Amino acid sequence: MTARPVVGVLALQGDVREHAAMLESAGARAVAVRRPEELAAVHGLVLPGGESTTMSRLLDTFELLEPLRARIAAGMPAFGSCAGMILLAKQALDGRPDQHQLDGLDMVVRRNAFGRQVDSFEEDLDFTGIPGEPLHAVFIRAPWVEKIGDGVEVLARAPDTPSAEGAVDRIVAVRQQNALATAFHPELTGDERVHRLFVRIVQGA
Ligand SMILES: NC(=O)CC[C@H](N)C(=O)O
Repeated sequence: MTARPVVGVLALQGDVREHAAMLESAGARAVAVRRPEELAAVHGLVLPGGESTTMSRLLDTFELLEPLRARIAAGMPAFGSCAGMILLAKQALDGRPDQHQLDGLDMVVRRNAFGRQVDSFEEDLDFTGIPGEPLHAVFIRAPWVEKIGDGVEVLARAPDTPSAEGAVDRIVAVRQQNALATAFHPELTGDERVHRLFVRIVQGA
């Protein structure tokens, strides 16, 4: 693997430019991916935040669904934030019945989960593998992870989220081999540490 890997950003919808800028400052060459040929040329892919149901439909329109599933199944590093996390999951609750799942992470997510309490919020989180200052996390109509399989490592939790059973910690960042996902938007804070972690995953793949 080259020192400066080529990392795509799925550019169908969502906050593509912010991810591309963060990837560039984290040491990758960032390229937009809209076509199967472009997907074939990248070493890893970011699935940005936006609207997962819309992105799911556009994956059909742009004939990217099957090529993307195939590359993820073959171990291509993938990082999904927010809507991208939802797409990467095996299953999404509160999604549309025809919404596609890429099955890159053995987990069940719940769409717009925090939205029942509050649409958007910010929180400082401890993040496994990112030493130093806590990570400032921006949540926008974010999902949380409701269930994970054995192979999935929890990297961060949002503490004290209200629930019927009292305050609970909700899983908001996970990794399974080369697949990374955050319920929040690390591309919006100017802190490159999550993108650096992903670039290291790409370099190691
Ligand atoms: N900021 C986001 O990416 C929000 C995700 C959106 N609520 C969805 O379900 O796709």
